[in-house]
Amino acid sequence: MQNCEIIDGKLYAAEVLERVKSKIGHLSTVICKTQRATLGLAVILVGTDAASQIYVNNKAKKAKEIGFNSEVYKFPQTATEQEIIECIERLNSDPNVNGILVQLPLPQHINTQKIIDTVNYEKDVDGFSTYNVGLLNSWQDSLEPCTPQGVLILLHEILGTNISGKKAVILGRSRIVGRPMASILIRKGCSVTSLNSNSYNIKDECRTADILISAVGSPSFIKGDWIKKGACVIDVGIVKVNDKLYGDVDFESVRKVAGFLTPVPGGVGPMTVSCLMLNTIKAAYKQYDIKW
Ligand SMILES: Nc1nc(=O)c2c([nH]1)NC[C@@H]1CN(c3ccc(C(=O)N[C@@H](CCC(=O)O)C(=O)O)cc3)C=[N+]21
Repeated sequence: MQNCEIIDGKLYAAEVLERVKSKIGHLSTVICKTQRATLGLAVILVGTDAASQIYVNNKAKKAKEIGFNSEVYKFPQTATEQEIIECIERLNSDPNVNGILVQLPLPQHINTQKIIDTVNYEKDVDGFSTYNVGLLNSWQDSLEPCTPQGVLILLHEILGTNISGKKAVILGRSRIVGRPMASILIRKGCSVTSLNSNSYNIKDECRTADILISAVGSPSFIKGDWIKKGACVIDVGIVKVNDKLYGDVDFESVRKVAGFLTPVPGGVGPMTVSCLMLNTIKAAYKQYDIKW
C-alpha cells in the first residue's frame, strides 16, 4: 500500500507569516517612521455565534503578534444595517486601518452583500466585495479570498506550481470558498467541476478528481471509496461536535487511498489566517503606493 502524506498546514502557514513579517519590516522603514502611521486590521463581529468568536479572536491575536494594530468591533445580534454601515464608513476613511473584515455569517435581517460592498475594495481583505470578485473573475490583480489563496499555496507545495490540466472537483459553492476556489483553479488551467448537495453521482464525480477540495461542513462524509488513488485531498470543512473538530473528510478511510491529505485541525485553517495577514499587508502597500 502506498503512503499518504499528511500536509502540515501550520508549517506552510508559518512560512507565509514570515514573508508577511519581512514585508511589514520593509514598509515600516519606508513609511511609518516618516508619516507616524501604524498598520491596522479591523474586524467586525455581529452577534454571538460561538465559532465566529473563536475565529475572530484568533485573527486579531495573530495580527497583533506580527505587529498590526487589530481592533474587534462587536455588535449585538439586533444591530441594524445602518449601524454597521456607519462603522465601516469610519474605518474606510481611517488611514491607520488598512484592512477591514466583516465576519460571516451575519444575522438574517442584514443584507450581507450590501454590508460587504460598503467596505472600500482596497481594504476588503476578504476579497468578497462585488468589485474584487469582478477583478478576480476577469483575471486582474485583486485582494483574493483568504481560504482559496491558502489552498492554492498548499497545492503548489504539494504538486508544484504547474497544476494546469489537473482535474479538480470542488464540493460547495459558497462565497468564502467554493466559488472563488473554482475561479482561481480555472485561471490556473485546471479542469474544474463544481458540485453541490443537488449534484448527481457525487461519489463518482469525486473519484475522477486529481485534486478534491471539500468545503461543505458535514463531518466525515467523504469516505475512502470516493477517492482516486494518489489524489490530493484538501479538507476545508470544520465543524465542532462535542468539543472535537471534524473536517468533511473521513480521515482514516481516505488516508488509505489519497496521496496527500490536509488534516483538520492543522490544515487549511492556519493557512486562512496567514493569508488574511498577507492580504492586509498587500492592501497597505497598495494604499501607500509602494511596489510589492
Ligand atoms: N468574513 C469571513 N472571513 C473568513 O475567513 C471566515 C468567516 N468570515 N467566517 C468563518 C470562516 C471560518 N474561518 C476559519 C478561520 C480559521 C480557522 C482555523 O484557524 N482553524 C484551526 C483550528 C481552530 C480551532 O481550534 O477552532 C485549524 O484548522 O487548525 C478555521 C476557520 C474563517 N472564516
